[in-house]
Amino acid sequence: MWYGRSPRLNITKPEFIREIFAKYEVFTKRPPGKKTPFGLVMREGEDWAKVRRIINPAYDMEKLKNMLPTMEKCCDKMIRKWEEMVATTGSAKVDVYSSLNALSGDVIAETSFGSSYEEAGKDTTTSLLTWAMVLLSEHQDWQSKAREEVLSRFGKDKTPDYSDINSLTIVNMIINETLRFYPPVSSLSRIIHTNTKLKQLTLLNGMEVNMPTIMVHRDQELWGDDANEFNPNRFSEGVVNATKVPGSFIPFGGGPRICIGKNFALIEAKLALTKILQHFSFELSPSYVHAPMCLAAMVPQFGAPLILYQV
Ligand code: HEM
Repeated sequence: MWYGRSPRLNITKPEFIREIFAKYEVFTKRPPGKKTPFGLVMREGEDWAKVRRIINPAYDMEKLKNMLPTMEKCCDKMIRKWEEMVATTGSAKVDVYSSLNALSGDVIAETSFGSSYEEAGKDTTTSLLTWAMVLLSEHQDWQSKAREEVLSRFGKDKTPDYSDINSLTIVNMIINETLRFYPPVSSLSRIIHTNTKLKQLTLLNGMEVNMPTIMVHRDQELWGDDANEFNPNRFSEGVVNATKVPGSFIPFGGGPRICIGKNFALIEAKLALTKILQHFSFELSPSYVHAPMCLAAMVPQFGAPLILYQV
């Protein structure tokens, strides 16, 4: 047994990461600290399995479909607020990070996912939507392509339904590339409680295994020479064909402890982005400072001031 601070090993090879995810009983999460909200995220063993079984049905597709109208209502509230700000002069400077944070909070509260263990869902979805808007501000060509897709399918006023949302291709590619480029959960950590083997490595009781998602997502050996560029095209043939090695795209983790809110988050993100593109074009404000910072999720330290224009 190690004493003091756990020795930490960084693992970035997808084949190792897949094994760690699969052996979730050997590679467990850290035991909850005093201030950790007591929820599914930090539970372990039988206790985790029991709670996950209980809450799994709440996240099935049929239930998510029923939540769509509530998500739409919350998005409309944000869009109306932005429209009021833009109304007088046709444009306005808005810190979209705080607006999107309020939106994600509303959605979780209104869809009754608001218990303490789902707090993680708020910060991560906010992070995804904020970086998507920042990246589309920096890559106006992709912003135009996404808006063309949305307007050609739904015009300016139709609210997309569940199958509409799933049929979007450009928007979907942009969401995936945003999750690759700025993974909201930028690294994952596990503790081992018994000497164990990980392929050819021998790991000792008490060691911490760290999986820096962001490094895996930017690895040129896995993603090609343009790994450090924003290029949604890499997802044009789906996630499986976007990389050379399976398991290189892990924004939601993997194995039995994969994010339970994945589909919930993706629906919310695609719906919100669609509505935003229907109503506004946007660019970075000169006051935007690029400073990604890891709190509960990766967020822009000084917010995301963008200039919004009416479409
Ligand atoms: C873009 C949005 C999101 C991202 C990137 C994300 C990412 C993740 C990741 C990486 C994990 C696994 C952590 C680990 O293995 O250590 C996780 C777990 C989890 N997520 Fe998410 N998440 C998102 C949205 C949500 C939402 C919307 C909810 C709830 C409504 C949610 C609830 C949870 C819960 C409860 C767990 C723990 C699951 C378990 O341990 O069995 N997440 N999430």
